[in-house]
Amino acid sequence: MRRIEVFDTTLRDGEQSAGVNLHRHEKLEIAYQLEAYGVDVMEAGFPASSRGDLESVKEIAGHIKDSVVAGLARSTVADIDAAWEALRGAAAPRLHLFIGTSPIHMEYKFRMTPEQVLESTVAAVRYAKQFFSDIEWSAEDATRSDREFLARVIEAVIREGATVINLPDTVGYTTPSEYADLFRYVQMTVPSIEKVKLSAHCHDDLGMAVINTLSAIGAGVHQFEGTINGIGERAGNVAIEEVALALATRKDVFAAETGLQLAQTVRTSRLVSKLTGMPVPPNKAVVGANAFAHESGIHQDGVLKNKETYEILKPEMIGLSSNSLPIGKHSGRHALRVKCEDLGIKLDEAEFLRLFKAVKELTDKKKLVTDDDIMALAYDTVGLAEQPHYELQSLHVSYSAGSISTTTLELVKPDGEVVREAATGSGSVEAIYHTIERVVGTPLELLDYRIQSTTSGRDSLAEVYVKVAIDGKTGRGRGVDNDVLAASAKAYIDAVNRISMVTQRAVEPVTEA
Ligand SMILES: CC(=O)SCCNC(=O)CCNC(=O)[C@H](O)C(C)(C)COP(=O)(O)OP(=O)(O)OC[C@H]1O[C@@H](n2cnc3c(N)ncnc32)[C@H](O)[C@@H]1OP(=O)(O)O
Ligand SMILES: CC(C)C(=O)C(=O)O
Repeated sequence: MRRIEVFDTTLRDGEQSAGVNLHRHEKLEIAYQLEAYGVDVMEAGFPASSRGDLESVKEIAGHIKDSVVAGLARSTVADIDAAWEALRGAAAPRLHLFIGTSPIHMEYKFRMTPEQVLESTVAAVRYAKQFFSDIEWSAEDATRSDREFLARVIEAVIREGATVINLPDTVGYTTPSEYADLFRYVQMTVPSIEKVKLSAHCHDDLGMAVINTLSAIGAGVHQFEGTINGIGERAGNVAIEEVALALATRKDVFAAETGLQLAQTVRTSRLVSKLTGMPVPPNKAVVGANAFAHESGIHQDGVLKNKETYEILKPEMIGLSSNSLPIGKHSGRHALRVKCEDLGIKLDEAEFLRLFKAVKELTDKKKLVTDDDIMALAYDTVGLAEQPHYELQSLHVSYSAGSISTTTLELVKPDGEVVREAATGSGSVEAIYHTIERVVGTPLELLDYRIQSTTSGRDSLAEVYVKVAIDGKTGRGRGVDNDVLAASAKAYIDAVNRISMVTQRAVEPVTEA
């Protein structure tokens, strides 16, 4: 079995998904879970893009011990300096340096000749090598680049000390055979290729990210890059869990395996989904809610007789087995602490006590609190207190069929002032959102609204996900409550808080390009 390294870029390319803005504490939470999942490398961010991202990468670099921590940089001195500032404290830092090598990128984006691109990226690797021993070099848009030129640049950057060569399918354009052929071409024509590891990085614009990645693995790459749940720029990156389970299930075909703790798959997927506000489609491979649901009679009959008639994956393999410790009205702190450990939820003492209070309140309304309820509450109660934010204090909604709805609410503003406001709407949610808009004092546009229950049953918690735009900036928000309207209000406020956070970050650039 060949061991394939997993390079996770959920916190960088994944965060480039439209409308996803993670708080710093959420990024650290995901980083811990990625470490537990066993990723070999995690790309923690793009330090030069903002002071906030630099600080977040620095924080992750300071805490993660078992995975290499990488930071992205353009081929500029300022970007490399920012990456070094962020990563110098990491146990195993990696610089991820990139430059576009396709004719369209060089001519229109950089307005540079191929020779100028070659010179500037060689100079960047040379400069970076003073600080970083581990340098991954990426040829952005490699799959639309001229192969001879690509081979020349690769040889040049290896001579300067690059340790990993990544050939991304940046726009999701390539096909399985073409991508494998590109790696074979590079293996055959670049004299120093034996000195480095090769890496694949696929996007899903044409739905071919998984098959292209597997094809690259078949062609001998040492590492593949992807994100949890396949989130990422445009149609997303390859979903790590899909590639990992394909390798684990079809060892006979691929003869390759990852070092991932596959039993952490579901937990990692749920955490990323909750914190990014990007729901996993029910029919998604491996982690979708329906992935193990057999609906039709003939299938059910087969599964009852022998699961293998219709199941090629075992639920336990990806961590779907149900945990036996029930949490209810009479559970105490010890049981909840053990449950948090089981679920991989890391909280400081104050956060844990807030969660305990929220769980107790829920048990007044619900007999048995499920693992999903606890995860939803945990990620709703942690972290926000760190930075100034809007917070819902009270909510009153008046509704009668055939008439307009009215909302009165109290919001704590980021400066601590408590504001009471009222407004109407054609429905209750609209009335709530009009009221919040009045407090925030700027037009808010609701782009998407989705609601789901954490479990089945009338006493399930409601989880609301929204996408909101303020002044052309979009952000996602999540709200959890056992009342749908309160969850709706919380989700809207969460989106406002996230957009304000990004706006603050954007005015503090780290470097000039
Ligand atoms: C394929 C990928 O996913 S690459 C990663 C993409 N991720 C992101 O862009 C997210 C973070 N980005 C940002 O926050 C901003 O774009 C910043 C802070 C990095 C730069 O912002 P700005 O200085 O305003 O520049 P802007 O984004 O408008 O343009 C990018 C500039 O970088 C240059 N650039 C792009 N890639 C590279 C590279 N690899 N090496 C050197 N320069 C590059 C572009 O040519 C352009 O330069 P120009 O201003 O001289 O024309
Ligand atoms: C920076 C590179 C690796 C990238 O994200 C891409 O080309 O898609």
